[in-house]
Amino acid sequence: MNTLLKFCGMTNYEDYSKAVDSGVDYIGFIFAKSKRRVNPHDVHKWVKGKPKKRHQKLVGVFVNETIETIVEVIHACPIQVVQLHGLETAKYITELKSSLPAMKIFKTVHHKQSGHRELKDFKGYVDGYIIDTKTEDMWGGSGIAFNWESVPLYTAEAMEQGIPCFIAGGVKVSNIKELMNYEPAGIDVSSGIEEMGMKDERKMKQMVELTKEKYQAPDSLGRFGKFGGKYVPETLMHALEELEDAFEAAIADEKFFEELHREWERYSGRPTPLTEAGRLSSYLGGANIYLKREDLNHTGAHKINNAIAQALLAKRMGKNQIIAETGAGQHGVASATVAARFGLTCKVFMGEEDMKRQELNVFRMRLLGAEVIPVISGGKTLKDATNEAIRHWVSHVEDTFYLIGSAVGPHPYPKMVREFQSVIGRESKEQFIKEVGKLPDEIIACVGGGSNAIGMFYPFIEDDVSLIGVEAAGKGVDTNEHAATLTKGSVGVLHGSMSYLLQDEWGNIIEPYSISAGLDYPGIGPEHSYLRDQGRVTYESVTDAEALEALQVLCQYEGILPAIESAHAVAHAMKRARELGSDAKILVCLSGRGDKDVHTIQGVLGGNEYE
Ligand SMILES: O=C(O)c1ccccc1NCC(=O)[C@H](O)[C@H](O)COP(=O)(O)O
Repeated sequence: MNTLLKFCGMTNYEDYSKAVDSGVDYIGFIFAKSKRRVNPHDVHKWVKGKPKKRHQKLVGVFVNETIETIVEVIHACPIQVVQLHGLETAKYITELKSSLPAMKIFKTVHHKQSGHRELKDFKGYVDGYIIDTKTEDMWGGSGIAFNWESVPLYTAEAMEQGIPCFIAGGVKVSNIKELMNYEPAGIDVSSGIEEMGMKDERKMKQMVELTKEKYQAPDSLGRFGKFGGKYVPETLMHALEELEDAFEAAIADEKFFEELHREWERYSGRPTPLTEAGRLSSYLGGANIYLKREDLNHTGAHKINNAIAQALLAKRMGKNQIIAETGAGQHGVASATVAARFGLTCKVFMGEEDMKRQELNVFRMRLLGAEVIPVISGGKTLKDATNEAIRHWVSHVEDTFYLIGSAVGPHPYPKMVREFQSVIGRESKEQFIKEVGKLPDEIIACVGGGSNAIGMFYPFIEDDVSLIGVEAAGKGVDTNEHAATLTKGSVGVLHGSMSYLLQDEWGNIIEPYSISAGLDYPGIGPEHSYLRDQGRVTYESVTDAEALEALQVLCQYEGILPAIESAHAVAHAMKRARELGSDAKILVCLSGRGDKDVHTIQGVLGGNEYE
């Protein structure tokens, strides 16, 4: 589990700059009486000179200050969190919030016997706690530790309130591991990273290393262990390198993210809600199920998250033509949509078989101005559409951006799609902690290529949460008609990367089958293969029949019609809810809505049962 880390008391540009480079989560400046006190105009200059990293937050520390002074400081420098380190009350915080409504507030509580009870006074008023040592003459920064046996009590109360609690006071490189045995959500250090009054780069780095169990895949070659990589014709190597450079530059650029978030919010409707499936959970009589409602995105599925981001990247790279492959039509619709939104031309490659199954989506893409190109090779499904899209890209690489819709393909696509879809997991984490007060016990998502699943799982990868991907078992994994790549496949290369595949002994691809067009892909994103072999994620499979049953149950108990893809995740969640006790919480990624599938469902179930 990752521990949040805050470095406090930066007094000059060099120290602030070292803190930024260390990758620490929070960087603090003291605006109270102290040897570390700084002037907000200096802080403004330092931050302008060296922008913080995207995930970092700047904290201003105040002690019993007037609200007017805090407001003045906040207007003079870019602080995201106000830390109140004195005797401020809930009433004072309410007044402060009315002057600074968007500001996050951390309240320091100085440790004393039963100090954890004091946290209750601030419930609902603050966004985080610091527990620190108070000495006779110092409010903080004393370098003196309190008795850490009380840490679990503070942590439990803060967890209950759904916010982090940082432990401060006398933390050093030599004792931080001891503190971590008490499992604090966060740690705050000032003296412990100092050497002769200056912050020490080596100590900062050591602290970051000691608190972060870093998951660091892919490597610089785009490999997740032995999986991933770039198995492409020479003609595409340059295009992939150019794409990787553009992607890395974009994700380091706050402006790119500002625009992306604006589009996600104002065009697609993010954040999507977290819905407690109360009636479904009571019906099952076990764990509580929560649904992350990606079905409520514009165009009806998670695919738009990535499509918007890649289209913005295409524009940034000056490429005005996008191509895409599609199976269920969701990614094709998302690509056609963003092409219209950003004034790009769009060609969508789609297997003829899928075009029949998803007739309405084909019409919809054309309505949006895209050209839908039927693919008649192979099984005429997603694999063949992807082959054709790659072929087209090879001969139009100069002005064409290939907008891949899942976490598959050569590097950097799996990493890029993960980055853009991780908004699902990030939002879910925040919403879950806020609503439930803790992380879910299990998270379940369906896996075809694996983009909704990796987007949901990635932000939880270092947390103590079970992650379960659900593949399509079609008519059963012991028949020849399934798409259970991880359950039944073997390692090989497809569409530019190494992963598990459905293939025969000579390496020929076996045509997959699933009732859901979005899951019948013979490969899987390389990161899923890696996570399976590492044992970090468990992969299960669900048949067509089980998925259809779950779809009907969700319709009838929650009034939600899921995509057949997402119904696979719901089916497995229903199984697990019955197995787990009523204390357990399951989060399901409801990746898309089922309107596109009504025709297929009607074909299987007949039309009369529900009259
Ligand atoms: O650090 C200060 O000088 C200070 C002065 C007045 C109020 C708060 C102050 N520091 C607050 C912090 O967040 C420190 O990181 C925290 O007290 C831990 O300090 P240390 O024991 O030196 O690690």
